[in-house]
Amino acid sequence: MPARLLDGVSLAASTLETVSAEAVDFAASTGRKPCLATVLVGDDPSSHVYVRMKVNRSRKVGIDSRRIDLPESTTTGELLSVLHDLSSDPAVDAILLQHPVPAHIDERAAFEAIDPRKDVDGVTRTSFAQMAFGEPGFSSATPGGIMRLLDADNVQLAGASAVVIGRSPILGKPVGMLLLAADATVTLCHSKTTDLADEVRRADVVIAAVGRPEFIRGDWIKPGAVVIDAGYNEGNIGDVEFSAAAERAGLITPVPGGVGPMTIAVLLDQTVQAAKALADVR
Ligand SMILES: Nc1nc(=O)c2c([nH]1)NC[C@@H]1CN(c3ccc(C(=O)N[C@@H](CCC(=O)O)C(=O)O)cc3)C=[N+]21
Repeated sequence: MPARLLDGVSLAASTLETVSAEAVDFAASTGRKPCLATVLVGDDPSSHVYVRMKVNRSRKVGIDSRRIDLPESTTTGELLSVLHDLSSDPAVDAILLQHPVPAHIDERAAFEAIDPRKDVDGVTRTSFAQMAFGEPGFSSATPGGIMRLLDADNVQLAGASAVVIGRSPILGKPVGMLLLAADATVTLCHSKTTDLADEVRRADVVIAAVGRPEFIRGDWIKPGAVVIDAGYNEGNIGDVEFSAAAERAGLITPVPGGVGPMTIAVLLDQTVQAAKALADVR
């Protein structure tokens, strides 16, 4: 396997050490811990697993969580009301609405009900525009994690051809904006793309964000390319055909142990930053 591995576990661990120290400082100066509210609608088992991981990791680094689980039958209006209440609750610093919500709910309206100052998962229009314009603000968690992984290995993005496969509101679209802000030449591919293999063959940096196990074939990868697998599928299978891709890539993220741990690290880092900004603590 010629490719080197991009290790998300160790980068997440070092990120979380800093986050934990900052959470301790915050508690010392305010008398309370930063607080992340998680909102989950419906009973998708893997969504429950992800939320539990976020809550457990929060506790480990000294962040309180408030977990709100709502039934599948929740209406858009009811969800908006929960999110408005959390947005105005001074005891809550940060809000995560787990994606996807059931199809009958207007997810965009729900994301917009989050106060941008508490949008630590980077899902509001405000955060999206900040990512697009390269302004400071909260990144979407997985895209932010991907950018930190690339940065930690000094991957050159300026002028690189970056191909993103997938255009979801929490992953493909925002990571496209972050890559553009970093001066990559960005191609966003999706279900209507006519020749995906051909797009991927040109890519110096491949971001797989489809949600289909091993959808990206190893022999599409340009020799030496950087391959980021942001797929989370049943049984921890990535979106990339890993062993074949690793034969050709220069750098590749494993699944598990790549993007996933960094997603949570960014979420909790941004939670502490939100708490500090709201409390005006430096
Ligand atoms: N609003 C919103 N924001 C999200 O960030 C979000 C979401 N909705 N919906 C679902 C996806 C999924 N997601 C993961 C986070 C961590 C791992 C993770 O840490 N995975 C471990 C494996 C964990 C295991 O062992 O099962 C790894 O890749 O090493 C995976 C998936 C965040 N998501």
